[in-house]
Amino acid sequence: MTAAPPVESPCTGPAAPLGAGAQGDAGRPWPAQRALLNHLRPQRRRMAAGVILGLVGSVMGLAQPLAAKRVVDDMGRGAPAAGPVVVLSLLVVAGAVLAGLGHYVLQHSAETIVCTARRRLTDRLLRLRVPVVESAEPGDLIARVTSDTTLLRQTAPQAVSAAVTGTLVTAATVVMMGLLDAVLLGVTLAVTAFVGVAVAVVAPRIGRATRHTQEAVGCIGAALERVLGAFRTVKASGAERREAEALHRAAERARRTGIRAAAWEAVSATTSAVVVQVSFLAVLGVGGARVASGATDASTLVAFLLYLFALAPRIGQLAEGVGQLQVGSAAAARIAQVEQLETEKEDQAEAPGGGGPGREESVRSPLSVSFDRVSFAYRPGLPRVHRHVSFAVPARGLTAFVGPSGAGKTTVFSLIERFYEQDSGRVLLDGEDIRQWPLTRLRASIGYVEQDVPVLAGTLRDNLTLGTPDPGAAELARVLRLSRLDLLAERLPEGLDTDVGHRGSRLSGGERQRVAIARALLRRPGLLLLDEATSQLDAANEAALRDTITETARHTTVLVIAHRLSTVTTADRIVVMEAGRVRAVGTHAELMTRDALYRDLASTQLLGR
Ligand SMILES: Nc1ncnc2c1ncn2[C@@H]1O[C@H](COP(=O)(O)OP(=O)(O)OP(=O)(O)O)[C@@H](O)[C@H]1O
Repeated sequence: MTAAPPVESPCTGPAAPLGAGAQGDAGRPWPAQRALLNHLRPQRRRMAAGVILGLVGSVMGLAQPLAAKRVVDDMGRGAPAAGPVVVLSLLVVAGAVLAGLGHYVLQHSAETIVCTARRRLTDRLLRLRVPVVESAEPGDLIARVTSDTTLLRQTAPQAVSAAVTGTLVTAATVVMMGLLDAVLLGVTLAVTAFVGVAVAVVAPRIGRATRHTQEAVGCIGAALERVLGAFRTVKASGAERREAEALHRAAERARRTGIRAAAWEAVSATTSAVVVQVSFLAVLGVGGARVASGATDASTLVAFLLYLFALAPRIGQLAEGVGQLQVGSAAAARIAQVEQLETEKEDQAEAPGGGGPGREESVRSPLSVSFDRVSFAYRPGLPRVHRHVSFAVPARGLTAFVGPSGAGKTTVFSLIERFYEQDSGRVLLDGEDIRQWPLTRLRASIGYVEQDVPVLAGTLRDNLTLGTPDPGAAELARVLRLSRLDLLAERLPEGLDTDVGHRGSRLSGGERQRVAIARALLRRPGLLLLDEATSQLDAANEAALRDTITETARHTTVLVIAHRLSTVTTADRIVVMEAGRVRAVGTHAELMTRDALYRDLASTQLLGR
């Protein structure tokens, strides 16, 4: 087992492993910025088109002061100014249209970048290893897919455009100003150098503050998921206020770090505004003196001042663009952390000789199962949950696992499903090590009803056909009958298309269990795993389902975990587990004579047989 070491979670202390895997880039400089570039690269052509359109619009803006100078000169000479006025008007309109078009093209690429990032992230999330997801905060993962990707849209293409356009236009403006009056340019540059210093100091701080804000947003998601995932329990425990306080704390942290980022952005904006004002006054003073002394003429000063006016927003835009790139980089770094979490490796399962025909094709014929000296701990450093567990179950028949709580029964199923990898020993399915089975084929061949019987939001039909998208009406009707859901389906207002609510909250516990059993039966699996699958059923339904399971066991292999021995006394074999070991295997009658723990379990459950 290769578990990621836990890393200090910003929400709950040492829990979430996010960031643990994000070491891939650690040795190389600017990892966050490179993560951002990875998102932008596929859209580089469209972004370049947007930037060029914006640039052409800006160049037209650049030509406007010259056209204005010409208008002033012509009017001063008493010459007709109609031509220059028309040119000036055209420049104004065309410049605005091209700038608008450039903005649209950039937004288009921004939406594509965000959509691609979201699709990649969701694909990645669904392929994560079970232990990775179980040790992460779901709310934080959701925040990374939703809020961090949104930040990419808000910042990336606009910021790149602002930085590129700002740099080029600033450079061109500076050249034009130099051509008009080198002395005045010297004055301007001396003052505006302060903006560069301010940006260098402020930009990394904006990035840091943004990362902390996004972490806090992730914590809000985690806290919300915790409350909404157990809403009734929170209410029944009267814990609303306590939980609200946790949410408020996370919100407050997001507010504080957001304000810190805003403060640094304000420092940057104020510096550039003050610098622009000061440079304007300095140019006005020095320029006025130069006009008075005849070193330059009034129209040159007017044109220079117009360039300075044009330069002012560019300087601000440049500073803002650099700040926004920091924001985008912080978001990209958080997204990259998810992309570096460990996923299930399908290729591992395709080792030579593995799995027989068809990677995804399920096996419907009954499968034998055996454990051969399996040892396992959930994480390095934790006590072992299985210690040399061995048993063999032939194809077909009903096998029950019993034993005290925590004995390791559910872990048997988790290892068969390869949610976890054993540390040593072998798990064999149909005589073959399950590591040789393609993962999709392995899971497609197994029907698994979990202890917590998860029912997903959506309709009853969605839930039933989750693993069998198109079962056919007759098969669906058969399984509904077998799982005693046919009457429920008739009773519901929209039949199978009735919405069952978040986590099946509109169904009873017993109905949820029957949905989970029906879902597993529909797959016609070669191996059926039922973990406490009938614990919430009433006596009539339980007896009926027990008959169904016994009948199913005639043509497939069925393993059940049962707390109530009364439900499994007729099983073909019973495996007794205790503290991670197999104590005994036999029929009910054999175990009653042979195994003291089994006898104890039987007597406490008043079987007395
Ligand atoms: N995801 C996990 N991470 C760490 N420890 C776990 C995890 N799941 C189970 N354990 C621990 O492993 C041990 C065996 O758990 P398992 O669920 O297999 O027991 P069980 O026999 O099925 O118990 P029960 O009858 O109560 O369901 C328990 O001590 C449990 O606390």
